[in-house]
Amino acid sequence: MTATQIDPAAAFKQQCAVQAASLVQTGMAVGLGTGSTAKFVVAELGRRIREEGLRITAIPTSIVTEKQAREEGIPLTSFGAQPELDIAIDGADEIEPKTLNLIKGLGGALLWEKIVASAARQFVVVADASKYVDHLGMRCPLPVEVIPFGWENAARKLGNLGAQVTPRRMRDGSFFLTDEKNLIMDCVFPAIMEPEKLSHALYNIVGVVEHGLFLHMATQTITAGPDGIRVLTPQGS
Ligand SMILES: O=C(CO)[C@H](O)[C@H](O)COP(=O)(O)O
Repeated sequence: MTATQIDPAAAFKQQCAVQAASLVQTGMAVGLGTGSTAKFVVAELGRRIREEGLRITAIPTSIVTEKQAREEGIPLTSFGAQPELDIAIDGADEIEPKTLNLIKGLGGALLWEKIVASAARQFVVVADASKYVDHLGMRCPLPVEVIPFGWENAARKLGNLGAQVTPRRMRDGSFFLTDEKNLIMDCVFPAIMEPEKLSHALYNIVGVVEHGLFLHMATQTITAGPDGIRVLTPQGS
């Protein structure tokens, strides 16, 4: 079975990933995203290192991506050595096309992803075109990362904000743990019409470490779909 049969959007993911990876130049410090689209970016950067002599250093957004980067021969660095990144390239679960506000974190890597994106001068988002939404929260839950201690209390307070809250679990029923050994609460909100207000309310809940609203962070989105590749920057930028 080919990759495209397993994931019908795989070809689109690869197209936008290759275009985004072409923005990376020798000497850059690069944030490497997590997920099936970001995986194509990491593979393409590996190819460019091997075949074109590209020289970069990188910080991965998850243990999974770190493993792939090592396999691809991408030299890794740390925030100690490289507090600011030139570019970060990552996927998204939802994209609001006017603002380029995002929901991220269905892969559970949102905390490291947000740290890496916030350290980057350019944050480029790659996705297949199915990720566009009129407003956030339409096609997926909002992941919220909480520390395990007292998670039930944090979950209750998330519910008080209007969310239907489901702790994320593995197939065997155990809790899904992030790379920081935290839990993810998948929060379904009726509609997220005021994302900034919701973001503040989430940060005000004790025990919430981070949430998957990436607001005013993306400097560019590159999407691919049946109509081709589409590059967007935030409206008014
Ligand atoms: O935020 C993420 C992981 O935490 C991913 O970037 C997001 O889930 C998109 O993944 P994919 O490219 O597989 O659709």
